[in-house]
Amino acid sequence: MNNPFPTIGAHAPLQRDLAATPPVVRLRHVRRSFDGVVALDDISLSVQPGEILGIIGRSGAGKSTLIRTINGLERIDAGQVEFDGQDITGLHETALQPVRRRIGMIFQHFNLLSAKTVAENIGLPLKIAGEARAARNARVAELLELTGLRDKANAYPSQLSGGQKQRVGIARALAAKPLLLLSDEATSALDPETTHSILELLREINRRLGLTIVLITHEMEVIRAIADRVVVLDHGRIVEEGSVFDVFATPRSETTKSLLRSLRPSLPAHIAEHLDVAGGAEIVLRIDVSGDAARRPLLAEAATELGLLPRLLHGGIDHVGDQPIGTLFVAVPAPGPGDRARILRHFNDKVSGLEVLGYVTDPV
Ligand SMILES: Nc1ncnc2c1ncn2[C@@H]1O[C@H](COP(=O)(O)OP(=O)(O)OP(=O)(O)O)[C@@H](O)[C@H]1O
Repeated sequence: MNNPFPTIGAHAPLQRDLAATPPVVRLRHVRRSFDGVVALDDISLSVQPGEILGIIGRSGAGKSTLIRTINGLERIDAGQVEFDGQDITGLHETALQPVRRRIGMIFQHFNLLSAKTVAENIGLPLKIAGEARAARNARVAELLELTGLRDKANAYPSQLSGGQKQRVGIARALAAKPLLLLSDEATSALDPETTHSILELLREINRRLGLTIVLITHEMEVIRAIADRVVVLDHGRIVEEGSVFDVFATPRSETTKSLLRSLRPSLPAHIAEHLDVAGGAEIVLRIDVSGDAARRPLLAEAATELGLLPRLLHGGIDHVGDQPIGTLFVAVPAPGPGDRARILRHFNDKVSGLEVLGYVTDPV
């Protein structure tokens, strides 16, 4: 099989001494309002070379405004925006042009020109920049290869699937060898399988080329699949930020907890309706585990140390990057009055979250 990631020209990050370089993006105390509606409220953040930063929030949280601020498409009311060490706050359009050429962008609805072929769409930024035809064609050929579109060079956008259109969008965004790729809900219009393949492609591009990526999304699944670090926005403010693993394992803000809810298992309804809060033969627990705790034989240890046999009702271990993280619903026999306290003490020492959901008497 052909190597899908041939040498496609040196991207800027690989030529840089990472330790000596400034962040690719630095925002300091950025504010932006629209007719009294605060879209960005004192936002400070940095994007490090080579990382994938995910920005998540509900509709209206300020994500689009934030990403548009990074490439100077959005004017700000206060604060400072730096790109690759250069203060770009308040630069005129003409001064912003060379900055924007170093920032690629992909969009939810792809923004392709329908009257141009795939190859022409991809080569367009180079044509606009005045690149000679031969160099342009060579670059387009590299990008078609990189994005798996070699056999679609002469197709028109209307002849492509959503995933293929987004591949064209990615190839076009990479044409000018940007330092930074911005992704604005790039997978929101795609089905889960296509989303997965596009995220894989972005991850590969990040790994192989060292390309820095900032993406905005409203889906925690996207963050989990691709990001190294996450910033959670709510009403224009950063309510939480950290490594994806830390934020998933120990979310602090209510916004993050609520955004994570859709990814976390919950007790199936037919079991939940059998729960008795007053008491029963078995105590039903929700146990959250992450990192080392998730690598332990937790239930076997409980059986040995407590002398009681826990039953797994539901849940399991998932992974964020290479780190395990999970939620288990277990029923543990609690025959005597002291057992409940003994069981809780045992698990409390080992897990990151523990909740008593109730009791069951008959096996459910
Ligand atoms: N050009 C504009 N004019 C007026 N209000 C705006 C404008 N752009 C954004 N806003 C307001 O700023 C707030 C943040 O909007 P923004 O589009 O940045 O949020 P978002 O998180 O990207 O939302 P969505 O996920 O729905 O796209 C919202 O209250 C929005 O109505």
